[in-house]
Amino acid sequence: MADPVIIAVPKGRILEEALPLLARAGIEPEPAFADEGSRALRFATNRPDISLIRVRAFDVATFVAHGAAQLGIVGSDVLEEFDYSELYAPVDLGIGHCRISVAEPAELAASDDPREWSHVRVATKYPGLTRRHFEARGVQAECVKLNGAMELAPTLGLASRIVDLVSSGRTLKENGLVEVEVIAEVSARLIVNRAAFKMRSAQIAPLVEAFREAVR
Ligand SMILES: Nc1ncnc2c1ncn2[C@@H]1O[C@H](COP(=O)(O)OP(=O)(O)OP(=O)(O)O)[C@@H](O)[C@H]1O
Ligand SMILES: O=P(O)(O)OC[C@H]1O[C@H](OP(=O)(O)OP(=O)(O)O)[C@H](O)[C@@H]1O
Repeated sequence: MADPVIIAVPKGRILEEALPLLARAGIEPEPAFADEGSRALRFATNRPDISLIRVRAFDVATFVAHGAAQLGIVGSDVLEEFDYSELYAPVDLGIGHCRISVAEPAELAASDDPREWSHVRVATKYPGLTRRHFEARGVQAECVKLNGAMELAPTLGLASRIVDLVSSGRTLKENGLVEVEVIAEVSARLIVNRAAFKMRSAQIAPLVEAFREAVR
């Protein structure tokens, strides 16, 4: 039998929404997959030709770009940050909806006009995307890379602005910040390694189609 197709799925909030989607695509993981307490990282499914790995959101893109996994589920925020040419993102899965935005302290926003910035210092998990966004309108962005809790940066003097994901807006509000600009709407995508798609299309193309049907 051919090697199993490996699908990389992120831990955290997308995992929960991805489970019903996988089921609709005919993929039922072994029970430990949904249990974030489990220390296993690779999981079998009802399909002997498909296994799943559970990794961090940013690492989904890395595993698939390098061909270590053939398919993955990942937020479009991560795809925009890395801009990997090896990845093909054929299906918007309609889960993990949020937006990526610029935010700053409410007091600063009261007298601030983002259109007048020529230089900004930004704390973010997304330095690539942030720099490209500001460069496109002639603003130089100096980024401080953080892996979480960006909302602390303005009050502690690390950077006066942040670029982060916003959904309900509760995290910003509870930290005295307001959204001043939406950079992009975000949702999770099915990603495929381009070379694997070509070389193993008999295995991979029907899977892509199954995900397409699952979101319809
Ligand atoms: N508030 C949100 N609402 C909806 N989707 C979100 C939200 N926050 C994050 N996401 C989506 O979920 C993905 C993973 O986010 P999550 O916050 O679970 O990761 P994390 O726990 O910060 O990642 P890591 O594994 O690096 O610790 C993001 O890349 C994004 O696409
Ligand atoms: O607008 P809201 O609904 O408040 O959602 C936004 C928050 O959600 C995400 O964090 P998450 O809860 O995943 O925590 P983490 O990034 O610190 O792991 C994101 O990084 C924001 O902090």
